[in-house]
Amino acid sequence: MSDKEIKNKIKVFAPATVANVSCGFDILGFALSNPGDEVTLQRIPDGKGNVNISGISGDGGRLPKEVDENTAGVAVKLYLKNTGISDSVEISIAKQMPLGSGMGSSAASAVAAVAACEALFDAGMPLIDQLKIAMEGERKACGTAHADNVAPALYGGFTLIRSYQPLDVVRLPVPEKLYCVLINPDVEVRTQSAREILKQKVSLQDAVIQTGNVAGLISALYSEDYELLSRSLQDVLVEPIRKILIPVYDKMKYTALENGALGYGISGSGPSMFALCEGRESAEKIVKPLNEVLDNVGISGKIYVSQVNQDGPVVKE
Ligand SMILES: Nc1ncnc2c1ncn2[C@@H]1O[C@H](COP(=O)(O)OP(=O)(O)OP(=O)(O)O)[C@@H](O)[C@H]1O
Ligand SMILES: N[C@@H](CCO)C(=O)O
Repeated sequence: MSDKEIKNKIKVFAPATVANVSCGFDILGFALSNPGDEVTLQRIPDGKGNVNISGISGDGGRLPKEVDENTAGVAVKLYLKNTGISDSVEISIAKQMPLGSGMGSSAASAVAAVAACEALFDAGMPLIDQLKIAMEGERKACGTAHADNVAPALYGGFTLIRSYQPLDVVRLPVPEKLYCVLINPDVEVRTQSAREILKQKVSLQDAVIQTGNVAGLISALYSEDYELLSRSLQDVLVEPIRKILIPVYDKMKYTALENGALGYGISGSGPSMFALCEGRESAEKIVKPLNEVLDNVGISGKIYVSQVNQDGPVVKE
């Protein structure tokens, strides 16, 4: 018998994430310290391998309780299938962020679920295989198995998806003084719709600008060069199209940069936006002016100030 304590119930937190990070569409992302989702799993050793969602809170009744429709359900089912575990599992989800927010809401549930499975069953599944499972949750939520939310939520920190086929994830360093301000206006944008409006072809000239910025951003993370980071936070491919879905985007961006942010962009597929700043003081300085811009147009919203979360999912109890 293993000397590890066998648990029958476990609760795991997985963080919200900022995907794309301006120039890195579908390849870059980082995790936030808060908010995040909590998923609790109860193991039932009946040899039936059934998966059931017994409760969801914080979603206003909007999330599917059907296992095959919910990213957490998809992840648990696939984990049991891939490991050959025959216990049944009851899932309960505490949503702590809005849906369709661009904060990696669907990814946080999938990652919390797969990490909770691994903590509960201890099958020794490599992170890359856990990631593939969480990506199937994303496929269910928005039609594509993009990994730039699930990878940072699972690995923690800043991640690069170097390749999708084969899947190749690189953890990037996080400069010590890097802070994120995440602005979540009370507007909903579904990832699937925000992907459908994108152009499928880009010009060579834009590709050159974008790859230069990605390379600059990655170099800046390694060298902790905040000025290079600032120059590199530019997106010529996606932001010009998607910003029309976000009220007062240009004004918000102008205000953040005027008040000292290093860069400003759309978080994931929006409507959330993020600013990166050097130091907590600089991050806190932009909160009030950004709130004023939202107030002036009568849009409510929430603003979070957070360091990059290096931990990934955390077992709560
Ligand atoms: N556990 C879950 N949490 C959140 N959304 C889920 C979950 N399970 C299924 N979904 C579905 O996923 C869709 C929301 O995913 P979507 O990718 O649009 O939002 P998001 O994850 O907040 O955005 P983004 O990926 O841009 O950060 C909704 O249709 C929702 O019903
Ligand atoms: N890279 C994805 C992230 C979605 O959160 C997109 O921009 O569609």
